[in-house]
Amino acid sequence: MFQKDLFKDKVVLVTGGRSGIGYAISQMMLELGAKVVIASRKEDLLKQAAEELSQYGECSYLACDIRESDQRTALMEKIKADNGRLDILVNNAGGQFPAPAETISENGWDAVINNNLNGTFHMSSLMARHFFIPQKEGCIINIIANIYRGFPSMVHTGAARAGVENLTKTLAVEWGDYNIRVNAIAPGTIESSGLDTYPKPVQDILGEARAAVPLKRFGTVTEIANTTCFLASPLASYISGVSLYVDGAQHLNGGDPMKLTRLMRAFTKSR
Ligand SMILES: CCCCCCCCC/C=C/C(=O)SCCNC(=O)CCNC(=O)[C@H](O)C(C)(C)COP(=O)(O)OP(=O)(O)OC[C@H]1O[C@@H](n2cnc3c(N)ncnc32)[C@H](O)[C@@H]1OP(=O)(O)O
Ligand SMILES: NC(=O)C1=CN([C@@H]2O[C@H](COP(=O)(O)OP(=O)(O)OC[C@H]3O[C@@H](n4cnc5c(N)ncnc54)[C@H](OP(=O)(O)O)[C@@H]3O)[C@@H](O)[C@H]2O)C=CC1
Repeated sequence: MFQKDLFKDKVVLVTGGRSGIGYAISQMMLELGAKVVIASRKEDLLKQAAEELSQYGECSYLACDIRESDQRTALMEKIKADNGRLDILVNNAGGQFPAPAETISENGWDAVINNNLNGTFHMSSLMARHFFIPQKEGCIINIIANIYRGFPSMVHTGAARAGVENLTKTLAVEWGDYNIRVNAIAPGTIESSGLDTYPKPVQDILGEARAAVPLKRFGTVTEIANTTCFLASPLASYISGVSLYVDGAQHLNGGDPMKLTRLMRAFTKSR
């Protein structure tokens, strides 16, 4: 769909690039000529993904928990040593667990906020200071979620992603001085490896949830990769500070938002 050498010679970091949405983004960027670095916690799976992705282009990896300062720094240093620059950062790593708000422990809250909000900000700040600001050019894309009507059954991630949506706007304004564009993508429910990590109550309502999306289906990882490549490309050269919902209009009408919370309450009691 895109011009074949759209990202020729561009260096791209995709956090969480070993699976699901991040893998699809990495593959598409590689196919369009980019050099891609993927990073996530599970080194074996990361290495395997980098080896597979290498069939599409130059892909390297480093194990990194985005919540850990020393690991983020090691990743920045590797990119500097290997490539001397970074052009595009895709903050895709993230995750959470469904739980009614009243059951979430302090540690559970902190783990999700650290992952999705703090990890995203610190990674962006580090890469901006070392690459984008001195280069006077850069592009950041934050993968968030559909938080339009809150996020019943996942209050922690709703709050974290709302934080990222807002920091996307602030950084787009502040870092406009350095010619850095900052945007977010809010995927609806996407058929990906991520969905397999959810417990039975989620699996039980997936059919109903799919039918409730105005476009009557969930999204695909390719659709999120397409949007990422569009926003990272010169086609979007005047777009900054936006959150683009890629969700088949699910944020406007996606069925009963409390259904999962009620099922999770019953599920938690029954265990
Ligand atoms: C419309 C309908 C469509 C259905 C809905 C579909 C939703 C679609 C939208 C989103 C889809 C996706 O994001 S798909 C991507 C999903 N993929 C993932 O989420 C995978 C990554 N997730 C994670 O790594 C974890 O969830 C995360 C918590 C962030 C990682 O944290 P850690 O490894 O640090 O976690 P731990 O050390 O194990 O635990 C830290 C604390 O969190 C608590 N905790 C961890 N998991 C818990 C759990 N399942 N239930 C309760 N509490 C939990 C622990 O008990 C600890 O608290 P104490 O016990 O008090 O110490
Ligand atoms: N699928 C969906 O419906 C939706 C997904 N999203 C978001 O999109 C992103 C990708 O999700 P998806 O591909 O579906 O799910 P996956 O679970 O397949 O992807 C999550 C990725 O993030 C990595 N990761 C998680 N925590 C960390 C961390 N602390 N440090 C580094 N890497 C981390 C994981 O690798 P590892 O385990 O090796 O660390 C994994 O590669 C996530 O942020 C997700 O929340 C948003 C809305 C909907």
